[in-house]
Amino acid sequence: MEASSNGLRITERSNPVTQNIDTSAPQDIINQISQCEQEIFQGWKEYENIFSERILQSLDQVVDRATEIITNPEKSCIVMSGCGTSGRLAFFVSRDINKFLQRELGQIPCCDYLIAGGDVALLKSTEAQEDDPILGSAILDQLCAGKDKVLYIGITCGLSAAYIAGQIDYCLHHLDKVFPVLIGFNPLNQARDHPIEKWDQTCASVFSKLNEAQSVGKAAILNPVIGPEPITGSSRMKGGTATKVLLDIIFQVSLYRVISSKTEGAVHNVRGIIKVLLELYFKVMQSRPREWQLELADVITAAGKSLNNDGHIYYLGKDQLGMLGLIDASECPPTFGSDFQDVRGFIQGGFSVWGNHEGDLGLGSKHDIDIQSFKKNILPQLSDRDSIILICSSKDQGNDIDSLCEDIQKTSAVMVCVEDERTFQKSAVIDGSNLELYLQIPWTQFEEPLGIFPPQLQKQIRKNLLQICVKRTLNMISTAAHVLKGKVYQNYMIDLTLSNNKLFHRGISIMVKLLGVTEDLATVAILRAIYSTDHLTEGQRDGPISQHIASASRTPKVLPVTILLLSIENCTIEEALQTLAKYPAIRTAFHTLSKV
Ligand SMILES: O=P(O)(O)OC[C@@]1(O)O[C@H](CO)[C@@H](O)[C@@H]1O
Repeated sequence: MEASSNGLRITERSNPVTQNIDTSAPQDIINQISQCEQEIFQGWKEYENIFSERILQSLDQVVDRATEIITNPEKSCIVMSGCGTSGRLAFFVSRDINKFLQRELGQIPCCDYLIAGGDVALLKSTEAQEDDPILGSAILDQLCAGKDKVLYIGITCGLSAAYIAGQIDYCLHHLDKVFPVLIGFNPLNQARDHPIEKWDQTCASVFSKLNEAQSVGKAAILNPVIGPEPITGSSRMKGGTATKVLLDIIFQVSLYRVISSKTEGAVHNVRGIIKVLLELYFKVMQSRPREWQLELADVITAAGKSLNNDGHIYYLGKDQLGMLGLIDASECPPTFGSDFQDVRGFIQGGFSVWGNHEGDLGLGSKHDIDIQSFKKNILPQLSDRDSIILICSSKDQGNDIDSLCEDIQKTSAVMVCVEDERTFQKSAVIDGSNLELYLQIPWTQFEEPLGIFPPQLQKQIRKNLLQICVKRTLNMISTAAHVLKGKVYQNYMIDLTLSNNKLFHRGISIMVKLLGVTEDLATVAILRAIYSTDHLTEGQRDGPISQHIASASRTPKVLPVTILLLSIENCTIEEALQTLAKYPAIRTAFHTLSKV
């Protein structure tokens, strides 16, 4: 099933637009990433895109099911599930919709989330759990107990997570009460077909059965093709944004139907409404005011400097917007091999306002997420090597973050403010050498289509659009800062952590692509780097991938070491490590050595 022109699934391919992102200036990085993002709506090549008839039909169907459950929430639920960023967005959206239901409609919350690895994965990447379909299925079974009706939405951008395949398999055995939906961004014939340890099925085989269920109206597959990611395989970027667009629209239209049925009667043109919203999101994603670009380029320069000088990027925010900072930070260690402390997020109220299943995760001050913890443990040590990004809404005046501004300004850290409207001025931010970034959305341009929605929904749609803008801005900042640190070669992540089956294989294909070696040679070199040895034992060479992953997750710089092993003749592990100590940025090490 896993067929494609160059052997790689679209979500794992390199995007031609960003091929030189590693040598580009901040302004160009912004332009290239923005250009790639347009493919979320424009589509990619001849494949089905987000406006294609089948995708719109599937959206119609999911909206029907969601409306039904929101209208009759007793003994029913909508569960969104995913791994890594996909799971974090499932949590993010379910929390947001539950709040809306309680606040605006006085209804009981009916949305829930699942994330591979449990709540700790909301904060820290724990990708190995993505490989476990049996665990995925068992957890969904627990969640469905006692429910009469469930709308299950499984998200796997690459159609590649075994955890989601296990849950879809569970749904296929319980179609009497569960309506399964799959969200992903590859054509179905590119679903991952690698063997899954201790299971007799693959993602491809399960999703193909789901397709059969879809053909008789018992399931839906939402898989518009959105093209390769700006940083190859980094599905937190376009994949994450497209996931949020689809989930937002499903809920916006369902809520519109629920609210209208109480006031004006049934909504007839559901398809038309879906299209209006898609167009609106497209317009917002296209909007890149010149001022925003220039300011963002300055912020990226500052954030890149911080990372290059062993400083940090800290996101401080409140509520949903603040949570986007946490989500962005969480993906940096696996994507760029960075330390958890390099990019961190904090929110007002910390775990007490998070609303996650497990509450305070008790991970200690090194992983705390409360702004108070930032104040106590980080503020006293801030230096000019750090960048602080405040994520504020214009409504946020008078909060913890506001009062922190003055304190931060007394330090030499760079402070940036990401805001939705230029309605108030923060002199504390503007004074001195501090940078200031306003994320301003030109609302007036988008007001017209919003007029058809009831007021409380208009507010929600605006909030959702702002979230999308903040997400893409933060993704650009952290990605570009790591690019400036030399963590990307062409548009490949060359220091990613090989912490699950998909990423292990991604590591091999990056080596094949970059160095022109065979898959076998690449695999042996990767294993040598993983086990830190020049002579692999039989157990190491032939062990299961889960064993390699467990070791890789504990070993830093596996891919940089592999690159050196493959580029220098007879290079030993010791020599590779010494070279890396001399040239910490692998891009420099690689360039230097390839000239030798
Ligand atoms: O199952 P998906 O959504 O395809 O991929 C999920 C994942 O493996 O990929 C992302 C980064 O590449 C991470 O957020 C996450 O760990």
